[in-house]
Amino acid sequence: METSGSAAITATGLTKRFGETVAVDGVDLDIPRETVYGFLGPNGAGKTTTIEMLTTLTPPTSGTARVAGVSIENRDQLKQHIGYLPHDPPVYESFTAREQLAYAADIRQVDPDRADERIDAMLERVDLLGDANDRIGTYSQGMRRKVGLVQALLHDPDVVFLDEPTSGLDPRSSRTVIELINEQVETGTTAFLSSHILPVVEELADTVGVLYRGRLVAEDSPERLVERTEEGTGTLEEAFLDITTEGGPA
Ligand SMILES: Nc1ncnc2c1ncn2[C@@H]1O[C@H](COP(=O)(O)OP(=O)(O)OP(=O)(O)O)[C@@H](O)[C@H]1O
Repeated sequence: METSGSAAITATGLTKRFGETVAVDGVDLDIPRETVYGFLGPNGAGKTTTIEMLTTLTPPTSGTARVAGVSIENRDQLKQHIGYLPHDPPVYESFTAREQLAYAADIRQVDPDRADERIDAMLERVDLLGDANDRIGTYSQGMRRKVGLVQALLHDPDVVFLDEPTSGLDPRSSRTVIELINEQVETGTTAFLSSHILPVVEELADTVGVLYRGRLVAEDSPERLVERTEEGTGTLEEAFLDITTEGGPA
């Protein structure tokens, strides 16, 4: 695989406008491989738009980025290296989970000899093996989320983009998903994690970036962001509220 130094994601001046709206405004990123980057921001801050640019789903208005060493202009090459769990996972209602994942494995060119075994192991991990032959149309939101997560990780991507991976999951499933993400990172994947569930971000992220009105206004380890709170002993939530309060510290 083509690589550029040790960075999993680099971006320079990444900007997206929708008419008068500047959704993402000159974002620079330099995210090392095999780390978890927590991407925070209030509703409408530009997180999804940033992820859509980094996953080639929408082109930037200006700026450049490379993911896993591949330019975001090179969609066909890049998509083999990335996984994406969006807000609404792309699944066919009429497929069973097993059919959906076999289809995804085929598209992502997972070795056919390995695919079935990997699908079963991951379904078992997220406690979906018993439901694997039921149609996704009958699944709960949490079950869909888990299928979407397995689909995003199935091909061992170099970089995985996760939008609210634990949203709607029960505590045990949430814990399993956190462990799964940690293990995936230990085996070489970089995770770009967008979530409003701050304890999960605090637990997983090596670095947290806070987007506010399209701009990256803070970037540091969770511990260092917490040190910036009034008493220096707060939570990531307090740090987030300070950073994203109008006129507050940036
Ligand atoms: N296709 C679009 N056309 C016009 N405006 C858009 C489009 N997509 C996003 N926007 C605008 O861009 C801004 C950023 O939206 P985005 O969805 O990236 O935010 P977000 O940080 O992901 O929010 P949330 O936490 O609510 O999911 C918002 O003002 C939104 O209205």
